[in-house]
Amino acid sequence: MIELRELCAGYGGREILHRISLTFAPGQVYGIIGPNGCGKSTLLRCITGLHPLSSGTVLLDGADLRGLTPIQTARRVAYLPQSRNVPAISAGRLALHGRFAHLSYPRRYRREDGEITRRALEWTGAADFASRNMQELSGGQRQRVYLAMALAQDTRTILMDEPTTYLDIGSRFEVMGLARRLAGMGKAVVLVLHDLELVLRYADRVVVMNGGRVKAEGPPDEVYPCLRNCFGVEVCRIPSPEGVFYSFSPRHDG
Ligand SMILES: Nc1ncnc2c1ncn2[C@@H]1O[C@H](COP(=O)(O)OP(=O)(O)OP(=O)(O)O)[C@@H](O)[C@H]1O
Repeated sequence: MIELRELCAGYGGREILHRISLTFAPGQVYGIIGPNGCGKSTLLRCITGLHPLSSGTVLLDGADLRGLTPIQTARRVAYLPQSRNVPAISAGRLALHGRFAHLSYPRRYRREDGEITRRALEWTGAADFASRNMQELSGGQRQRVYLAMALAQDTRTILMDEPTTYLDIGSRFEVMGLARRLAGMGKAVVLVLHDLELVLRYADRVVVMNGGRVKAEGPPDEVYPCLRNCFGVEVCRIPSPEGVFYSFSPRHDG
């Protein structure tokens, strides 16, 4: 569970995030959307303690982020950043790194860390290529390994910054399906995404940001009207027997 209260942050004295108050509750998938540069990645970095707040509060499972060490933070929240260097190690070894926050001195991996990681790799469908080098894997395969690493970290909240970028449509659906299953396990899953159709289809709740502020927060059905102004596009809601779909087109008055 994550609670943000009046969070403000910026760069070099320029405020980028303005009084953000949000809750990310267990068992839910949250999609954070908003135009380029509106502050989505900065927000995730603030939540994980990688970027300082200028004011406000972040509570991770009830504990104030300011009083937590990086290891204590990593036991509460897993974070998959937007750009990742692909290390020249095996997929299994990378996923094992998710256990790092749970090691006590002298920080050697124990049998149970291997076991937890193995289960995480199986769960994300990455076990078959666990022995292969990360640099040899496709984007979709790598994403499964990163998800396994996040799962092995065994946190109540998982934050992912654009996890579907560069993935083909089938792999996108698979990653979103995995996010839904993580929520089904009782985790809070927070995704920053540019693919609005995917967000509206898979997220339980959508956070719409613009200019460093939260413009709307709620179920897709409630927030979709505000996307017109936020992104300058027409939004069409299409009910069907398979569920509700949304399609986007250029503004009629544009
Ligand atoms: N290291 C930095 N130093 C100064 N300004 C920065 C830095 N990183 C980001 N910014 C600025 O902060 C604002 C928010 O950036 P951020 O990356 O959080 O936005 P975003 O919504 O994630 O964007 P995108 O959708 O393009 O990934 C932008 O104006 C950006 O130029």
